[in-house]
Amino acid sequence: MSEAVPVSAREVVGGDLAAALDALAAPAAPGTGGGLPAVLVALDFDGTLAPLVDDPTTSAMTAAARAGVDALAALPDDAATRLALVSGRALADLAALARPPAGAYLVGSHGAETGLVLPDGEVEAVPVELTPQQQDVLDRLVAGLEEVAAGVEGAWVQTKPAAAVLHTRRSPADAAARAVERADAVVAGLGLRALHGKDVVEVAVVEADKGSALARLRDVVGQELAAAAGAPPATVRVLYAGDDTTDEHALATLGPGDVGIKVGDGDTVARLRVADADAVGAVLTYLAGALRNRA
Ligand SMILES: O=P(O)(O)OC[C@H]1O[C@H](O[C@H]2O[C@H](CO)[C@@H](O)[C@H](O)[C@H]2O)[C@H](O)[C@@H](O)[C@@H]1O
Repeated sequence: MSEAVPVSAREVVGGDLAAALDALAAPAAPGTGGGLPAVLVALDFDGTLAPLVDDPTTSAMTAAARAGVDALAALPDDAATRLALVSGRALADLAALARPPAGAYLVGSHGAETGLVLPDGEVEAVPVELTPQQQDVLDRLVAGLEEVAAGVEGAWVQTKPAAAVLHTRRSPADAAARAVERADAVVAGLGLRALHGKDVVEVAVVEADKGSALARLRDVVGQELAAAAGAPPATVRVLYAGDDTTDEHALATLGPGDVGIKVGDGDTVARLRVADADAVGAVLTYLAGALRNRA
């Protein structure tokens, strides 16, 4: 492995994980005719780069996660690597809290919003636009969830451009369970679909999930690098890391050349697992070292 990989990253990243990261960064196998495969590093934010906290307005990457993200962002162009943050957060919220590096793709609201961080740090965003009917459904959804939250200790409702979220992290367990049941009834009454995340019931009025978002992102990266190289679209290998049930949609799209990492406990389709945001940071730093040496 590269001399550029810091010792701490080597210590956290061992065995199967190191082998998977080395393979992700490796050139195409001899005789396959391909050039250097592109690598898309797509990362969830809350619970993956930023530890979960009671107040979502205070979320921040750990120092190790930030170092890993910055190491990837500093790779030279010929490392053919792109970084993306793929979050359930509203895009503006994600950009403000994650402070993503220039060149990063942003996916907000589980895919309903997309953006790109420009060299000056501004975000070029494709905002979500609701029809009058969708706005009406969203208004009724927010009202319904507010009514549920009003009767439950610690519960509150977060609104986003195309979704509303019932938060129960601060509620006693039995009250939270009743609130989730009542929220599900509100959602069913409106003909919508709930995503059940960590202490959240999240409901969008547009179709969006991280699996479809990641598939689109893979295509966009392939096209972008092909245009830059004046060559046919490159093969794009993906590393995806996430902690929540909503990340399983993205992990489920991965193929044999990709790397899926579950962060923390819980069922997953991912082959690999790390403990927390600091470990994710070590993975990213290790991977950046491997990618720096492929260019
Ligand atoms: O896709 P993500 O980046 O993981 O965003 C998913 C949701 O994250 C936020 O909620 C979660 O983090 C909060 C802060 O740590 C925590 O209080 C909450 O219990 C978690 O579910 C965010 O508030 C949601 O809007 C996102 O959809």
